[in-house]
Amino acid sequence: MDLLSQGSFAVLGLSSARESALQDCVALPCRLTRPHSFKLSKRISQDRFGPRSFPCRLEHDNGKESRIESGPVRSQKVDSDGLGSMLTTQNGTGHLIEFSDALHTVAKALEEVAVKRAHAQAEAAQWKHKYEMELLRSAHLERLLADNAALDSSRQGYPLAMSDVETDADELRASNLSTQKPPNGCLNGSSQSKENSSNQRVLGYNTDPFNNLYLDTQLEEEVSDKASFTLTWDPVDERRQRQNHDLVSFESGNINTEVRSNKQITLVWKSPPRSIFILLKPNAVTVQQLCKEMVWWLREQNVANIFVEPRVKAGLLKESTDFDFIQTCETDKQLMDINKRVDLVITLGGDGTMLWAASLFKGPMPPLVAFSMGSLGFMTKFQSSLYRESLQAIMRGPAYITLRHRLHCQIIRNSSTADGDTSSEPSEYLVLNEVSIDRGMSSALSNLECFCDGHFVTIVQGDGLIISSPSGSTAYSLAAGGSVVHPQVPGILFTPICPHSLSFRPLILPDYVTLRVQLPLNCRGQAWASFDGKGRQQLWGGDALIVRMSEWPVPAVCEKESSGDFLRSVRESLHWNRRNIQLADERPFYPN
Ligand SMILES: NC(=O)c1ccc[n+]([C@@H]2O[C@H](COP(=O)([O-])OP(=O)(O)OC[C@H]3O[C@@H](n4cnc5c(N)ncnc54)[C@H](O)[C@@H]3O)[C@@H](O)[C@H]2O)c1
Ligand SMILES: Nc1ncnc2c1ncn2[C@@H]1O[C@H](COP(=O)(O)OP(=O)(O)OP(=O)(O)O)[C@@H](O)[C@H]1O
Repeated sequence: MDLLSQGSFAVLGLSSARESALQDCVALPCRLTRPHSFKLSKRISQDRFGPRSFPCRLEHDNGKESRIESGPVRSQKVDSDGLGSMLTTQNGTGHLIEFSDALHTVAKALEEVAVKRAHAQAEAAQWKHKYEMELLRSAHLERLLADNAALDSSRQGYPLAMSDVETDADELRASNLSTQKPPNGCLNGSSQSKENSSNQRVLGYNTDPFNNLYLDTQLEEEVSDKASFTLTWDPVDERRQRQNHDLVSFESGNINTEVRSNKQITLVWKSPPRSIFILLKPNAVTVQQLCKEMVWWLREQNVANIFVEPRVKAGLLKESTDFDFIQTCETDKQLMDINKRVDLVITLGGDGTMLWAASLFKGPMPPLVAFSMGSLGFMTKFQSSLYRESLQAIMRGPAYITLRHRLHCQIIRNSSTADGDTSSEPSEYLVLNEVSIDRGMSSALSNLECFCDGHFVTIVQGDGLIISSPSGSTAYSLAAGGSVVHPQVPGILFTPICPHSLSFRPLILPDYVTLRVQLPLNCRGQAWASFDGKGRQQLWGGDALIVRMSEWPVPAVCEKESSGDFLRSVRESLHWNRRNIQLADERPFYPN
């Protein structure tokens, strides 16, 4: 019977004209069947069946129903895909037991079917996803091949008219200058490649036909040697093939959610990444070893520019002068401009190294690949032993991206109360995890006045407060009792640290709000602000900290895809809900 494979039913009518008989017959199967498989509802059906007849109906969730049994002494086979059960009624109480047995069997069968179906559905979804990724990849490659073929033919026989060239140069200039506000559903990488090197053609990527010769000098300085890419949101509503990022529409008087915000974001390179910045956890020999290997391998892959930090370059050069092709950022100015020169960032270390990498990019940040060489590795999902395969796939694209939102934090000093010179300390930070305000060495209760978009929220009296991004929800905020939030959920977490109150629950606020935490002028204790666990600064009475969502997220490349990576980390790194599985019920079935 087809309806058995549908998984969920309600037994609606075990009826009798007599109320007492009805109670009996309803009570018995109710006790013996599994409550999560069946819902029993009392519904008195027609009198005509008499006291010993128990017709019942199995009803689909969708409202269709099917009669299993009717009449006083009859049996009927219920069969579905090899799963079956015999329902038999007899005179006396025996029929009730058999009926309950039968229901129990059906319940078990349904449960098995439901489990198998869920597995099959999950597997099918995975295959569909792989297929779609493959389609995307081959479409992209085809497009690139076609572009290259067109380019070849134009080079060979059809010299470009100057007007064509100028138009293209204008478009290029416009596209470079308009990268800060991308169109809905599609973010463009920050610039076009300046050089047209041979390796681009070897890998089959689109090359810039004009060698960017027509960019003006100023633009040339800004653009330098960057690869370009697009970020697209998978359309959720495939029927409409919408690529936009609108959340809500208002059509013919009805407000409806058009496209959900939590979508997979895909990175597609338009030209291959040519400049890679490798960041290493300090004081780790295995990390340095891997860095050396990786540098040579990247060179073999025709990566033109490899950057490391000055201390790493010094270490490599000490070992061999063969490493003199490696570049570094010697000055603060070069470091400030690093985003303009780097296509991809690689971190070798733990979560702290990823936080460190993010802290170096005080504006837009290129895609980041984090190899796990730390102890916890919540955000570092790539296995270092598989770096060749992983990097090859990422540099070829497409790859899924988690846009990890950062918080912009600004300290506003009350000059009249500042106790010490803070002018040399930065007043603005971009944090990937959180900003925390604690009571430092003071043993007095902290006293923090909090406002959200100018509205008073509360006064934190306790050890302090954590204002966290969704990515930071699994770090300090988690330790303080905050909720675990998927990194793509747009929000700001407001988590107190050891509040001296029974009712101070953590909050999650929308991403568009601006928070202000202020120290009262007459506060007793101290307050210290830390930014991703670093850059501690003391705050005095009247000082304020302003926190809002930054427009510069960290685009972290996913190992599989955003939710899969996150849930694996929650389970494997945090051991979330780890508990021995309860043994299955092995007792024989004894009805009362
Ligand atoms: N009580 C606490 O749990 C506590 C106290 C202070 C700082 N921290 C966290 O440490 C972070 C700094 O990290 P670090 O490596 O530079 O310092 P660290 O070396 O002290 O390591 C802190 C630990 O937190 C883990 N971690 C960092 N970010 C994470 C994230 N987003 N999700 C899950 N785990 C994460 C790291 O893997 C590491 O094991 C801070 O941003 C803060 O969130 C936590
Ligand atoms: N390139 C870097 N320069 C300076 N400090 C760094 C750098 N990379 C990492 N750190 C710092 O080194 C510390 C340890 O790094 P990391 O957290 O990556 O290693 P771990 O503690 O072994 O790994 P995990 O975070 O998985 O436990 C962190 O505090 C981090 O801020």
